[in-house]
Amino acid sequence: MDEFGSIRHWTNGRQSGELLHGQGVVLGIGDDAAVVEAPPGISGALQWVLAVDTMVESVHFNEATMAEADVGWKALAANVSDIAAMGGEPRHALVSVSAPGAWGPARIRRLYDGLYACADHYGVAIIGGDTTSSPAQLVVAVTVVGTVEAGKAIRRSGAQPGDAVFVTGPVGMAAAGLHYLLAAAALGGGQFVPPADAAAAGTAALVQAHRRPAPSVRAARMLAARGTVTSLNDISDGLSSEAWEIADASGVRLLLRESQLPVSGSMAVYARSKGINPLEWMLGGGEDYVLLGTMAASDAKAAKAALMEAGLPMYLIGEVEAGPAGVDMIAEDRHSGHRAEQEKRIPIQKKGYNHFTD
Ligand SMILES: Nc1ncnc2c1ncn2[C@@H]1O[C@H](COP(=O)(O)OP(=O)(O)O)[C@@H](O)[C@H]1O
Ligand SMILES: Cc1ncc(C[n+]2csc(CCOP(=O)(O)OP(=O)(O)O)c2C)c(N)n1
Ligand SMILES: [Mg+2]
Ligand SMILES: [Mg+2]
Ligand SMILES: [Mg+2]
Repeated sequence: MDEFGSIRHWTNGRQSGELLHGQGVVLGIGDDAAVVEAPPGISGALQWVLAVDTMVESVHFNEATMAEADVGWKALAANVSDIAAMGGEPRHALVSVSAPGAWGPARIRRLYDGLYACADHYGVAIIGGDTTSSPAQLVVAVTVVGTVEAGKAIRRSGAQPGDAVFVTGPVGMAAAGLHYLLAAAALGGGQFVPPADAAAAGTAALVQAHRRPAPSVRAARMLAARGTVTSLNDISDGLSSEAWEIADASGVRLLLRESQLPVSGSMAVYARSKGINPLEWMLGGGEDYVLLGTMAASDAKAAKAALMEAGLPMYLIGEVEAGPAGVDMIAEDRHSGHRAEQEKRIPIQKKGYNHFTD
């Protein structure tokens, strides 16, 4: 059973709707974050948005790929990204750390340097957590608490035929950064040894994308306020996997245009230098922590202009069509330089990071 099948197997339909309703649950398991009614004393105009994400040494990072502070930054950023993916505002965080002997106080303190840097950047208050020992590897789990205007959380399930498909940043850079860091570590016998050649120049941005993702909170808040966004998902497992999640949840087909996908020049140059098709990382690499969404086509250009005005990127990358649920891509016509007379439509598999494989 794969990761998503396992979650369904453990949880599907195991609590009564009555209990969930009684506890104010608006949206439970199955989206980027849960949504819960705020007690009337807090503010009837808001709902809580709650999510947890975990980072495990050797699975999400190792000594060669991330410094301690990077682990702290990314552990919180991954959570902040899930709140953004609901259109919410991140506010509080609880941090659970399970540390083996190799992670002494000085290293954990540096992890917290990164956590606090990310927390300060996004205006999140770290309000508690938990600490245990661990037999071998570091585990850090962050729970984030945010808010959203009542009834306005943006789910994965609202995409409508005719909507425009967008992303809020380039994809594939984090995967390229990971490839570069692992390759450099292989050269250095486990330690990161920066190659001294010219090709290394363009890789700084890739390494930064892998180590210090910058979730699209401002973009999400601006987009959510327009009231025209119909679905939203953050890209942790890969563009194709997240597009499938929207397609499945909404019962629609997402049509992506290869020529419109935001390619980072340094990512494409690095990929080709390794004989890898950049599209592989763009569709299946993951850890981009930008947003993929759909919105009313009539507002898409104005939304893009408004974000651009605020210095925030937004790329219109395709359209939503009526089902059956799935994802297609119109392949770029590299030879003629302009649109081929017969567009080449390729079905895109749900290929991304999966913690358990079948
Ligand atoms: N062990 C678990 N128990 C209960 N719910 C879970 C568990 N693992 C994941 N979920 C829920 O399943 C959904 C999908 O999780 P995940 O794929 O990790 O989301 P994301 O990629 O947005 O972080 C989310 O709603 C999450 O809260
Ligand atoms: C050492 C190392 N190997 C592999 C990866 C790649 N990787 C690990 S987890 C992951 C996907 C994102 O993490 P996940 O726990 O699935 O986050 P979520 O979907 O819950 O937000 C990827 C691409 C990595 N970051 N570091
Ligand atoms: Mg998510
Ligand atoms: Mg998760
Ligand atoms: Mg995942």
